[in-house]
Amino acid sequence: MISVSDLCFRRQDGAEVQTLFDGLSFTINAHEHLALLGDSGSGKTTLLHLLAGLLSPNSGQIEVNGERISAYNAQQLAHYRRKIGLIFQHYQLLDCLSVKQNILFQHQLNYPNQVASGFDALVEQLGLKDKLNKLPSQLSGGEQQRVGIARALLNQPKLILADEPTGNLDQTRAQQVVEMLTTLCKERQINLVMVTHSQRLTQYFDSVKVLANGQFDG
Ligand SMILES: Nc1ncnc2c1ncn2[C@@H]1O[C@H](COP(=O)(O)OP(=O)(O)OP(=O)(O)O)[C@@H](O)[C@H]1O
Repeated sequence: MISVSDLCFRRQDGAEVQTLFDGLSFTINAHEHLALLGDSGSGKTTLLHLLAGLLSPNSGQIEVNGERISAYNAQQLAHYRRKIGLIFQHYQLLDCLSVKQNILFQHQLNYPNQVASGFDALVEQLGLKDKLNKLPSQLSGGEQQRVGIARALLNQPKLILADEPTGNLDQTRAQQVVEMLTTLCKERQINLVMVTHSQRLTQYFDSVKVLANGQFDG
């Protein structure tokens, strides 16, 4: 469960101060899947980064699964970030590593002495079994994003934050990827927050919020 109350966040760009959120409050229930929409520049990525502990609010509280991350110091935030899954529009795979190495990379960094349980089942479910020795450049966009999903899920997170994961895919591929992502997250009871510009993709989500002027519409 995610609970955000009275969130204020400003960006300082030189002498200019931009207020993105000024008293934003909302909750996302346990296991809920939320699609986050809004015009370009409305602050969707910024909000994901606040939930990921990559940015800190100026004031207000952010609580994720009982952890009040808005009060965390840098070390606590680094530890928190290990427990969430991040999925990006541009995949952010390492080109010099194979698909298998890419999927395992983050897990091995986080937990060097632990075997990554569930690897075989995950690659099977994501249809990546026969791609494991390929390089990312040898895969289609949809396949690369499935590698990104596998990498995020391998850490067994309770929360996945996905920033326009289908922004580079055609409509058919986008629907396939989101269907896979939402199915896997439901099976594993993972909270999912996904930024998208596509109204069509919201059908796969429990709820939809539209960000405008630092607040949710409606
Ligand atoms: N690193 C940064 N430094 C200064 N301003 C930034 C930075 N990142 C984002 N911004 C500004 O913050 C505002 C919100 O940006 P954000 O990326 O959160 O919007 P968004 O809704 O995700 O947009 P898009 O749909 O285009 O990706 C924008 O006005 C943007 O220019």
